[in-house]
Amino acid sequence: KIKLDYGPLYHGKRQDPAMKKWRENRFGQFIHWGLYSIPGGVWEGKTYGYAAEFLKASAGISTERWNGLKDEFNPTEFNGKEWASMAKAMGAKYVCLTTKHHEGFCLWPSKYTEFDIENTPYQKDLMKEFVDAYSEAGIDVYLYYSVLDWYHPDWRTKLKTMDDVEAFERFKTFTQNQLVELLERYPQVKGLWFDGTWDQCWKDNGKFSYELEVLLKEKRPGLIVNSRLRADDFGKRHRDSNGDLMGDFESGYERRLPDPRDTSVTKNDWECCMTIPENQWGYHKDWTLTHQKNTNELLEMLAQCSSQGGNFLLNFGPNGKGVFRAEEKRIAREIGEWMKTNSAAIYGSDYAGLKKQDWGYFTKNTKSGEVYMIVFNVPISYQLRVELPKHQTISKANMVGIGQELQLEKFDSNETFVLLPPKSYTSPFVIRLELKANKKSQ
Ligand SMILES: C[C@@H]1N[C@@H](c2nc3ccccc3[nH]2)[C@H](O)[C@@H]1O
Repeated sequence: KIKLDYGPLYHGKRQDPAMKKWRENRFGQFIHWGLYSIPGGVWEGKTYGYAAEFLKASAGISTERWNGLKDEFNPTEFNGKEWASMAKAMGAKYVCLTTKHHEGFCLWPSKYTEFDIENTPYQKDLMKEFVDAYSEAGIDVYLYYSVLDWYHPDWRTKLKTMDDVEAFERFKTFTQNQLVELLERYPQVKGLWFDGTWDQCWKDNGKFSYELEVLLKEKRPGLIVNSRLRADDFGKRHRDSNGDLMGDFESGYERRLPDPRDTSVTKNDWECCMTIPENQWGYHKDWTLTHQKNTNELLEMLAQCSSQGGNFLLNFGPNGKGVFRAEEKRIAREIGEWMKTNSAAIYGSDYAGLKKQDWGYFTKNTKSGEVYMIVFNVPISYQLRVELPKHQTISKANMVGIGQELQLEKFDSNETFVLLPPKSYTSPFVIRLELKANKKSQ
């Protein structure tokens, strides 16, 4: 092992109540909302297909012109309670809102910058309304914060000169001040989701990122931070120079999932953040430009994450007025419909320790010990293979919802077929397994 002064604060999975709740949540709503939500990927009549939150770069817009968008930010249709009830109906147990994205615009009234909501036509404390509404709906609130800041004069991608080093020292102080300010302003917040920490400037500041994690966790005991906050002594990110995870959960899965058969990911807590279009985090006016994931596609990702002991954070991008698009409202409703019947297989679930099969995913409820099969691909044979450890056998299999008991065919001491009634299955479904000790194996 390489000796590190600025590696992880601890090893293994946190078992405190705050982290256990994070783990039980399993399904969250990501919300990207900022100045980029106003133009929505269209500038001077031209549509830019790249991610809408990068429009400044993709359309070559001057900093002055872009920053002028703050004078148009007036989300008069924003209603925190409506947003929270849509998330509640979808079945999201936590939410993560962008407080400041790479553009540097702050959704909260910050003492440390003029580039914030206070200097827009919108005069209410939007973030307080947001945090209060979601908290009252019983949804845990997390805040996204981009270290990368295109607006701030002291931001440096890499530190080449002494001027750069001095500027970045000021930038580090600014960053720390803003983060402490967020925790003080919004005491309900459960955690911070860091982004924009891939540049050399941050890799050269592993010590600072370590001390920042310590400081923030002292300010807010139980605080949860993602792996993107940290760099170690040698500039390694997410995992230190010994391969150990830094931060409380691995958050490198951005618009991608691990291989469904990869059991190594179960060693740490982790989360996949996902867009509904191929690559749009902020609101984009034209979703027809790329593939839009449908509800069953998204449910399969949620099921896969749970089956491998990870969380699924699904992104929504409201427009500049604070309104979600019709496709997002429909998908939220459809996911919520499915969760009404099947959420027992998701909430409080974890890796079941069973061999992945082609028909779908196993999950295990950590409290009840019940094992679930979440089926997406019904085989032509209508036989769902289950391979159990020698000492276990299935005593019962029931469809969740309708409750129907399914026939079992045990044709090998550790293999069983769960037999599906031969009919058409047009929606993913869940089977609850009851397992018992296998006497024969004595
Ligand atoms: C969680 C996601 N991370 C941001 C992001 N910035 C990037 C810069 C370069 C390559 C990929 C990126 N993803 C996206 O804008 C979104 O906020």
